[in-house]
Formats: sequence, C-alpha cells, structure tokens
Amino acid sequence: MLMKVDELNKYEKKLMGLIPPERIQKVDFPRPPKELVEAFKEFEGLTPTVSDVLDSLGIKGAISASRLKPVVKGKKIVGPAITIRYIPESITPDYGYLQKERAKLADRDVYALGEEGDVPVFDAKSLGDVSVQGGMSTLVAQKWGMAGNIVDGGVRDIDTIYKLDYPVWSTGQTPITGKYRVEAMEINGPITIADVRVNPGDLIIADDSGVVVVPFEKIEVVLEKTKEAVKKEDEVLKLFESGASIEEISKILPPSKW
Ligand SMILES: O=C([O-])CC(=O)C(=O)O
Ligand SMILES: [Mg+2]
Repeated sequence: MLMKVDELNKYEKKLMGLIPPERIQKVDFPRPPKELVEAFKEFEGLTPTVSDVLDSLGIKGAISASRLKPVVKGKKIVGPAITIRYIPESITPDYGYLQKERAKLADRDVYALGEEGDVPVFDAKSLGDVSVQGGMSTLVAQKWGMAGNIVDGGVRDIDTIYKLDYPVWSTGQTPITGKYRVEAMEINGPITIADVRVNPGDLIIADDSGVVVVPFEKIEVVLEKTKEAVKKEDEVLKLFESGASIEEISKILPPSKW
C-alpha cells in the first residue's frame, strides 16, 4: 500500500527515513478521547480490574508482568497504541558491520508519527532478546511525549532508562543490539505481543501487575464496567473494615466473586 506523500509531509521534520514509506500502514487513525484515557488513570489496582472486565466481556487482552516486565517499577500508563513489527535480518551482524550496511531499527520513526500520550508497542518476539530500544531511543520517545513503551523483545541501556525514569515493559534486557539483526517490516499495522493482538488506536494500560490491551471499539464499555467493579470493591472494603457481617457484605459482592 503506497502512502500518500502529503500525509507524511506533516511529519517530515521528525521522520528519520528509517523505514521505507510504503511500510507505514497508517498515519492517521482514530484514538480514544482524552477524557476516557484520563478516567482510567484514576483507578487503583488498574490492570487486574480491567483484566477481570475483559474476562467478563470475552476479550483476550491481559498479559502478565512476568512476561512483559516493567523495567522501572511503580509506573502506571494509559494511552493509545502505535505499533512497529520487526523480523530477523538474513545477514549476520559481522557482515552488516563490515559492509557498512544500514541498520534497520525504526523506533524513532514510530515516535515521529505518534501524538503526545501515545504508547509505542513493539512486536520483536521472533528475535529473542536482542535490543530494539536502547537509551537513545528512550530519550527520543520521552522528548516527543510518548507515555511509555511496551516491547515484546529486548531492550538495553537499562541504566539510561532508569535515569530518564521512562516507563518501559519488555520481555528481555540485554546488551546485544538489534542493529544488523532486525529489520522493521511495518509501522502502525496490526501486531501481536505475548499472543495478544494490538491494533493502532487500541488502549494500552500497564502497571506493575502487567499489561492490558483494550480493543478500540470496546474502550467505553470497559471504562463503565471498570467504574462499577471499582465501586463495588471499595464498598466491600469499607464494609469489611467497619466490621459489617458477611451477610451484609455478600449483598454487594458475594465472597465467591472476590
Ligand atoms: O541498538 C539498540 O538497541 C538501540 C540503542 O542502543 C539505543 O537506542 O540507544
Ligand atoms: Mg544505545
């Protein structure tokens, strides 16, 4: 699919030409309204509650923090996904270095197409633990207002990520670069991370319990149901603390459903 040149012109000051334009699947796509995004941020116990809501709606969207580990603990992010998909290079890194081939990481071009508050999501699982995002990449993501990165693949320069205090979840940490090992195949197409599908514009929610993907068209109903679930749990907690009987508590939420 050939991208319209004028659509990309808007981004020419930021785009670094890291990926051929025809591999950019989407430039503009619907994002959830800011009020919805902000409303999710208010809740405590965010990903577990949203995961329960997704279960109740028959949606597969939750990923454990043991698969996608937070690099910096204590972070909570909510924002629309922008995506990048990598596959392995067929040359060896030695050949790449010696022949002065160009590296095909395209992380900064995803950020260039992002809006403030977006969550770049990387599908680099076929590469194992080689890095597709290091310290330089993290600095650019932060400077351009990304909310945090989700990487099914490796990241490196962990000390820099700590110093920048930028939220990152990844399946691996490594010193080994993805340069000459990976090639960016697509920006803003559908991808999978830890067996969960992500489309650009889907809502990504992440905290210390893990990562949850809410499909774009379900964001509103998931928010409503999350509000209800949080309210019920708060009521139960208050009643329990005030010494209410199990019978009273059961009227709000039966113990079998805690
Ligand atoms: O090669 C990489 O993984 C990228 C890298 O180090 C950086 O962005 O600083
Ligand atoms: Mg680096």
